Parts: sequence; structure tokens; C-alpha cells
Amino acid sequence: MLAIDVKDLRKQFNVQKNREGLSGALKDLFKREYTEVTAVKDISFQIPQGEICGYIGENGAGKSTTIKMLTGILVPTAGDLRVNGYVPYKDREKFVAEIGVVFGQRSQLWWDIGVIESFQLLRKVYRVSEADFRKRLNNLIERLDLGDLLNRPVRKLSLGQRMRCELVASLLHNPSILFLDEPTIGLDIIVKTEIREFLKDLNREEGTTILLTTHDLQDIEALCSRVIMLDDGRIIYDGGLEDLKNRWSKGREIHFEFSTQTKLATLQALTGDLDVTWKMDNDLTATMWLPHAINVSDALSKVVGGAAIQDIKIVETNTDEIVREIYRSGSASTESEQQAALKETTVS
Ligand SMILES: Nc1ncnc2c1ncn2[C@@H]1O[C@H](COP(=O)(O)OP(=O)(O)OP(=O)(O)O)[C@@H](O)[C@H]1O
Repeated sequence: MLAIDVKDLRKQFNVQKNREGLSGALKDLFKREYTEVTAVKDISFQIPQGEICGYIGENGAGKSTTIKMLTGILVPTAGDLRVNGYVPYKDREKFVAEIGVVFGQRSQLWWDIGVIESFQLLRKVYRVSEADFRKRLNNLIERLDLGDLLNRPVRKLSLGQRMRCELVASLLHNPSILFLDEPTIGLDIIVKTEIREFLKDLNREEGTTILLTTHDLQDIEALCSRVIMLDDGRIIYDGGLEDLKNRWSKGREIHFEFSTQTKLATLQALTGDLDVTWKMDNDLTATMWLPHAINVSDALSKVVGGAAIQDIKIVETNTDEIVREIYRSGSASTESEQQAALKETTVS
């Protein structure tokens, strides 16, 4: 059985329009006007059990709306969805026992009571036996290093401490699917790394399926074998992150450090027959940009004979830049793929 199966899923909101000025406000009192916002536009995807899938997109792309439909909080306007075989908004009671949810911007813990008391309340909500609860809690406490925090009120916890508690709260009933909406937002790099490691172990040891939305692409790089990219409510990419990088990255940079002063003209002359671009940072350091079509070793061999190289560093295009570029263009198809598709439509 698939963990998540979504077909032509759509969500529209009716948003009330506010007319301008006093007369507008009076008119609104008697006759309200609405506009339709389509947050999710007929998307389809399937996630097998045990996968960690990243769900990314710019602000307002429709990520949270999708997660809310998948967790039964929102009812879709159209389309089919099944999570572990259940229709989330219909089979809510049975369904919630199988999923865990963490919304990074909202808490599921009670603010004024001790963390352990929140956990106890959740144990009752999910009807977990005391023995199972203790076993699972002890395991989670140890893995997330929460021992000292259990008796503190949630409002006294730091963001990183609270987020670790949120994760425990979402896993107390041993769900097979975990939905994480921005679980690392606002956290420092140490807590982010701890959370990523914890999620990786959870997935490996217990086979938990994870759907993760995030604006931090390092979460995706650290955790996800697959990424679904959303733009204005539509899926524009569904596949591996490496594949996306290979298709979109146009080239690499080689950073050179020289032991003697070197001139831009000298470097340009050395690589004159190659389609590379040079930039001098100062007299002793320069950067060469080369497209994928040119071998790094070919480019290096041209420079080695004519300049006193002290050190080099090869830098692949960074994922943030690639993804930013895709968001900007609104399509994950490369320029050549778009041109080929355009040719095909013109011919047919
Ligand atoms: N309850 C609602 N009523 C009206 N419009 C909504 C509602 N919830 C979301 N929207 C709209 O739907 C669109 C998608 O919003 P959504 O929160 O799903 O995006 P997102 O990708 O999660 O964005 P972010 O990264 O900023 O959290 C936006 O245009 C948003 O204004």
C-alpha cells in the first residue's frame, strides 16, 4: 500500500474582498463580495512507504495547504487523496493514529504545563497504553536528549528545546507517517543537525515515511532522496535532487591561488581556445568559470604550465542558486527542454 496517493488534488478558498473607504465598508455590511484563490491546482503524486520526500516551493506556493489536506485539517475542493489507505478528512479518528504532524510555526504542546504532562495528555488522546508510552518515551528522551526538560513548562523552553519536544509529541503513538511543516525554522545549525540526524535514524530504523516542507535546502540535501517542487499551486518538478542539480547546474568554478602576482590577460591567453571566463579577485587569486562541456583536467592543464599555482578549489553550483533560478523561471524544465517542447507544439 502506498503511504500517500494524491490524484488531481485541488483546493480553492473563497476570500472576502474588502471594498475601500466608508461607503465600501457599508456596502460590505449588506453584500459581501468574494474572490476565489486556488492554492493547490490539480496536483498528483504518490509516495511509497518508507520514503523521505521534500516538498518545497516559494512562499504561497501551496505547501501548507497540501499538508493540511493530507492530515485531514482541510477538505479538498476536488480530487482524490489517500494516506495509508484512508481518506484523511473522512476517516479522521482511525487515521490520526497513523500519522504524526509537526508544524514548526505552531505548537501542539500546552504552554503552561510541564512537558511531561503534555505528553501524558497526548498519550490519552491517542489511547496509548502506559507501558508502551513509557517504553517509547524513554527511547525518544534518550535520542533527543530531553531528560532535563520534562518538568519545565513549555513556555520556558528555547525554540530548539521546544522543537525537540514537538517531535517527541508527534511520535508518542508510533505513527508510520510523519508530516513536518518547516521543522527547522529559526533553529541554529547545531539543533538543525541534531534534528536531521534524528529523522534519518527514525526513517532507517523504523521505516517511517516522512513528508517534509522546508525553505532550508540543506534539510532536503541531508534527508531527502526525492523532492517535489511546487510553484503557484502546481508541481513543476518531482524527482531526485541530484538529477535536478545535474540538469540545472550549468557549470563549475575553479578558485585559483597563485604564489606570484598573475595578470588577467595572462590567464585569458593561457585558456584562449576554451570557452571559460576569468575573474581576478586580487593579484594572487582568480576564479575560472567553466561550463560542464569542458573537462576540469583540460582546463587545469592549460593553466599549470603558465602560472605558479599554489592551491585550487573546485566549486559546483550551489543548490540554493539552482532552486532560486527554477523558482524565478517558474519551470524546472531546462531552457533546451522548453525550446524542444515549444518546437514539438509548433510542429503538431
Ligand atoms: N485559509 C485560507 N484562506 C484563504 N486563502 C488561503 C488560506 N490558506 C492559504 N491561502 C492562500 O493559499 C495560497 C497558498 O498558501 P500556503 O500557505 O499553502 O502556501 P505555502 O507554500 O505553505 O507558503 P509559506 O511557505 O509562506 O508557508 C496563498 O495564496 C495563501 O494566501
